Amino acid sequence: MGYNILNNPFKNKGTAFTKEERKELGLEGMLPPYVQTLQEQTDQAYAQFQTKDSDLEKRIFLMQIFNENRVLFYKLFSQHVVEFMPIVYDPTIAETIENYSELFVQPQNATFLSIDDDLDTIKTSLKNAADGRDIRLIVVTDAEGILGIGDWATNGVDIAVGKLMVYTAAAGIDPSQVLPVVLDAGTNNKELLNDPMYLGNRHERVYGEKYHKFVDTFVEDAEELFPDMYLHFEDFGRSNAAEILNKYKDKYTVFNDDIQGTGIIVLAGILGALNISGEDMKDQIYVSFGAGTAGTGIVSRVYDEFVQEGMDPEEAKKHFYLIDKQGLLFDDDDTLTPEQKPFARSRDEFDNPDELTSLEAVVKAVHPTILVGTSTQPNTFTEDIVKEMAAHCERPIIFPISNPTKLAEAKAEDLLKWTDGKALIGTGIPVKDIEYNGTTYQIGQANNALVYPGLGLGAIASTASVLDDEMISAAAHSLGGIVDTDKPGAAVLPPVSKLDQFSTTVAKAVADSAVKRGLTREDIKDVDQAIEDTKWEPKY
Ligand SMILES: NC(=O)c1ccc[n+]([C@@H]2O[C@H](COP(=O)([O-])OP(=O)(O)OC[C@H]3O[C@@H](n4cnc5c(N)ncnc54)[C@H](O)[C@@H]3O)[C@@H](O)[C@H]2O)c1
Ligand SMILES: O=C(O)C[C@H](O)C(=O)O
Ligand SMILES: [Mn+2]
Repeated sequence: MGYNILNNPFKNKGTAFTKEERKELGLEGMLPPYVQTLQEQTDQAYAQFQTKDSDLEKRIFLMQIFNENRVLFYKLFSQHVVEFMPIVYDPTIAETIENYSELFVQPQNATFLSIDDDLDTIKTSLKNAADGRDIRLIVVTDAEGILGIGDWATNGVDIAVGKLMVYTAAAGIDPSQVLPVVLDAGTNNKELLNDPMYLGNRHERVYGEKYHKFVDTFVEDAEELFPDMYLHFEDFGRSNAAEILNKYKDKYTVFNDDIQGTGIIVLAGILGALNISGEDMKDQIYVSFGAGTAGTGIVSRVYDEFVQEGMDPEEAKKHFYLIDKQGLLFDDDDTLTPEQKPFARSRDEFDNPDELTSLEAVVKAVHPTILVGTSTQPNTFTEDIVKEMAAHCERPIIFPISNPTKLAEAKAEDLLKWTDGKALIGTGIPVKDIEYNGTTYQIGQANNALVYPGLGLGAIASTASVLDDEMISAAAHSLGGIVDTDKPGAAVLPPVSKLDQFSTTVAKAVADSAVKRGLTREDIKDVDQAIEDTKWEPKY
């Protein structure tokens, strides 16, 4: 019996089990005699953490603690949020995904579903992994588009595990109520298919009817088993992500992080930038470099903001220029995705439409005030392009947000240098403060991790039956007012050090919106109380 408890990360306290507990649980003689407090365990673990040289080693060490003792892991995480975020999450997580099979030690309570198994095994698998726990939150990925690093199939389970870690650290979601799920539908990644150590299915990725049946069965089974659950989709491929979200968004409480989470954080960053510059939304011209899942998700959110502010919908569309591999997207292109189509431009609008095949040409032609990069193409916001943009607007808003670090369209430091400190910047990964010309610039992190935990907390606490556009818009607006915008070098978004605080702010905005419009399963009388009651704290 004692052995089972020491091996259950939801129950294990390790050296913190008291003498009485050791007796009661059959742990006598199984631990060293001294009984540690949680803080002593935390200090000891942090000291060990500090002896690790590389970020990857640090992450592996933290995962060991996570695997053994969730309370200790989250206590440690909560005391070092700013330091741990880039280790536990993006960018270091990319390295562990690429090397998942080589680094594998244990399955971390995830559910591994395979398209090669009978569909009726899905329910059993979910039940097995949940092991009787009351699951309120699932992060599911099919890993076709992990960050910007491509198709990693089973290895992608790490993104589900990692996103859930951030949910708990940032918003206090009870770690025993979460379930990471990976859907292995094969992979088009040759490197994986040829890797003798690869732990996933060794065949090409399956699309079409069989794939959709697989996803649909998972969704329906998960909803049946866990009816109070909030379902977060992560890093699905461009051809499936929006389709799956649209299928379920009016039926269940579902969320696509890359489409909706990224839309919220970038809109919040733009609102923050406009607060600093004192400019109006209606005067902005927006260029999206990379019009895939995230790019079009953001455009749709920012477009809704124009319309909400009173602009005519057709007029609002004219403020957007989408660029993908082929260049500026035109309406005569039959390869456009359904999400790109509404924003495609007409060739008649330009004297030189056939020349608009590069970012540089488009920036020259349309003079954007906002440039967002979701292209996965590193260093594509060049000095020439950025200077050209800055020549036509006072405070260019530039968000190179492709992840991980090696894929970012530009570095914050260069953007400041090229614009003489004028650029209002958001990055995907954390960036240290930058000294430039006597001013300390703080750089906002435009990563959906700053909003999805609060969004989930708000939806779970309020028992929201769906997550709709009004709740999403409320979340984007709730992040304003936290940064002192009068300070020179102020960031466009609040700092990660306040993550727990503004997760609560986001949660309140979302829960209020759901409760006010009667979109909750239960009758919630007091939103603040419901949020407090939902939050879990790491303690024994
Ligand atoms: N910071 C954040 O919170 C956040 C959130 C989501 C996605 N992202 C990042 O955004 C990037 C894209 O993610 P996604 O989910 O949209 O992927 P995606 O594959 O759906 O979209 C990428 C798009 O870029 C296009 N593209 C490729 N090469 C190009 C080029 N040379 N010029 C112009 N466009 C090009 C692709 O055709 C595709 O449409 C990733 O690096 C991801 O990490 C960041
Ligand atoms: O995972 C991240 O860091 C953000 C985002 O969801 C991405 O896909 O890049
Ligand atoms: Mn993602």
